[in-house]
Amino acid sequence: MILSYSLSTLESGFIPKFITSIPNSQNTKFCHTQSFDSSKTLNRGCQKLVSSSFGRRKLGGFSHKQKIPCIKQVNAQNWDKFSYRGPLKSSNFDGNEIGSAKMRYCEVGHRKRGLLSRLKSVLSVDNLAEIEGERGDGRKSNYDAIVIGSGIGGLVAATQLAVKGARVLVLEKYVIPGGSSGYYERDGYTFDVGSSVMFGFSEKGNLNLITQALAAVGCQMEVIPDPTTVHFHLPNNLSVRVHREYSEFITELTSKFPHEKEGILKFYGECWKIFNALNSLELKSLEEPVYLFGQFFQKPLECLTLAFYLPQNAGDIARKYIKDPQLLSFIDAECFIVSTVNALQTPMINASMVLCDRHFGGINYPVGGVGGIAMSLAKGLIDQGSEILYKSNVAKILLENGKAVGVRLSDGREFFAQTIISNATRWDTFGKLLKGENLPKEEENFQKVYVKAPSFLSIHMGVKAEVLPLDTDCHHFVLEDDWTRLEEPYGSIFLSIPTVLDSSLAPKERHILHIFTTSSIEDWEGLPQKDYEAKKEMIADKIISRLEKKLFPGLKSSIVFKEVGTPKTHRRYLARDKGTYGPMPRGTPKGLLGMPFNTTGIEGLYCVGDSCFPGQGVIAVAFSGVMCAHRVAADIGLEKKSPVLDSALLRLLGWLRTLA
Ligand SMILES: NC(=O)c1ccc[n+]([C@@H]2O[C@H](COP(=O)([O-])OP(=O)(O)OC[C@H]3O[C@@H](n4cnc5c(N)ncnc54)[C@H](O)[C@@H]3O)[C@@H](O)[C@H]2O)c1
Ligand SMILES: CC(C)=CCC/C(C)=C/C=C/C(C)=C/C=C/C(C)=C/C=C/C=C(C)/C=C/C=C(C)/C=C/C=C(\C)CCC=C(C)C
Repeated sequence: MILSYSLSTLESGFIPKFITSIPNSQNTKFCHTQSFDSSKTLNRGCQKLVSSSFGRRKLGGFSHKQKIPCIKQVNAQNWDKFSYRGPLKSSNFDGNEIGSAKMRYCEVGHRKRGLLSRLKSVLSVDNLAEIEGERGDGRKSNYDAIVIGSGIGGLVAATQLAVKGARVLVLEKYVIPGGSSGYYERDGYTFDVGSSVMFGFSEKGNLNLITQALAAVGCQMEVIPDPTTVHFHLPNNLSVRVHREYSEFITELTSKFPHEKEGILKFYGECWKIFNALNSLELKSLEEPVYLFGQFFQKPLECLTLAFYLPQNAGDIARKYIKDPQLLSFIDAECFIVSTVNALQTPMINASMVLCDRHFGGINYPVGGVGGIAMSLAKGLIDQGSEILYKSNVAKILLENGKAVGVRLSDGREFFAQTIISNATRWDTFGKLLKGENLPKEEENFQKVYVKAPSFLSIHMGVKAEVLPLDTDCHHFVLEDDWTRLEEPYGSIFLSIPTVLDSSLAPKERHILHIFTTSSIEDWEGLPQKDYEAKKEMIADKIISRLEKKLFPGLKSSIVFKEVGTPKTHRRYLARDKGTYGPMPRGTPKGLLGMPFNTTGIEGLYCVGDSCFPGQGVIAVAFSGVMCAHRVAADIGLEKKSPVLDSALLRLLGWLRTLA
């Protein structure tokens, strides 16, 4: 700690005064093996300097009253090297106290508040654990960031921050990480809680955010390429396979709609234009002006392309080129899968991202199941010296003078940090965790533009393998007779059979069928337990009968395991208000314009996950995590920041959102 003050001081030109004020040996500035008491002379020297150079501002989240950690073997020689303005290397320090893997983020630069974090990242894990600060009021404030929830959004934000040198605490209500990308095991089956369709999980380009998030913490997962993203079974017996190869998909679609070949090529071609622009950028926080203007400078055409499409929706663009109502309905179904709304309400940037990534990097399934992604990220987080606590239900975000400073759990424990990041939905964050506080204007606007999408009824089944034809695809979307039922509850059926790709997920000669369909919580509330159970059985039976009729004759008699979840189950296990799948536009949105980023109307509080830009989807929340970590890192001094440009950009973005 003292070291971090000293570093800041060194950079501020206070070196001689500070060094002489330290009652220590000439050669070794700090060689304490005991914690220092804040009342000691040494600390008073620090206080003086801190006050004189930065007023009473806290540095790195610690006030001047904190305990001094023991930092061994930082001697005069390597101490001097701290003032060296260049990358810190382990060779700048004496051997055994120094971590090595995190070096690349350790730049001694002009930012003062991040020095502690950068320093921590070059110290050994033991030392890191010893760095224990106290806030001015005596409460512990150990962390640079607390993340509420370990969905993919929260985990990506946490791990990205950790590798930048921040000390992060993730608090998860459930017993394992992942949220809707978690898993559970029953009777020898490993079930994905939610979707098994993984975008952004390839080796190619800049948009493989899942691969990149894992790699950042030294993890890599073996994946199995999925040859077909989805097999559509639609009204009028329209059957379309979305092949991994773009040309095969286009050949198949144009064979069904030969008169619309030109329109098809133009619509999907426009998607590629956007995808290529996205794929050319380095993806970081669009709320951070130094980065944003830098990207505009480096890739003006691509950024202008994205700015042009930002307020547009896929349905409008499809209608420019396509007239056939059935083909337009097909595009609706393509969009519905990823946004739970039709194409006219789906932002063009989001549509382009998924309609192209499936062919560019392809859909890849992680060996062992989707749950492995979150487990790996959680492990990576701990490897970086940060922490995750399970069974830790955050009941309240604590504010002090309007700033978020900590959280209180339902069991009464309290934790404090410089910044709080909520991976709960915005409805839960502002409606529950900040209950009683005035809803910030920004959130009011968000709730005007977006409503909670319905939840899901999900059926996890184990079936005898022989019921599936040998060439069965992994993912199916079924809407048999009537296009108008696309968005209705229980209208469309999603079906994933991950064992087609990874047979290790089920016992021998068994397959997993994960079936889900939209359903609202209102349908399930207020029922006596017996009626609730009976209703689950009845609705599940109808859905399974439809699949039996359309896809797999004999399905019912092949079932060996079945578990049905309702929106209440989603609410309970994922802590999502009404079990919602995520936000969806109340009316016709202006593309992505109205979607808030990560900062909130409350200082020190950030949101991450699907109620942030760019919305629902694992890859989307991963991007939101990357953006959030960048913005938070800038605010705590781990990344470049320009306060003047910051406030101008944040005001501009706030104003743009009011136009949505
Ligand atoms: N249903 C599906 O089919 C499915 C499947 C996989 C992924 N997804 C996608 O994942 C997205 C959501 O990802 P995400 O990262 O935004 O969130 P998430 O809902 O997946 O995870 C949020 C996590 O926060 C935890 N949490 C919430 N409130 C908490 C509290 N007060 N205290 C402690 N922990 C708390 C939850 O337990 C959960 O683990 C969805 O938009 C969806 O697109 C959906
Ligand atoms: C700021 C301003 C104003 C301006 C500027 C301009 C610019 C530069 C811009 C930029 C932008 C950007 C970068 C953007 C980005 C974006 C992104 C990345 C996006 C993404 C998205 C994604 C998505 C949406 C996804 C989704 C997905 C999903 C949801 C999925 C799902 C799935 C499922 C459900 C499954 C199905 C199944 C079956 C079929 C079975």
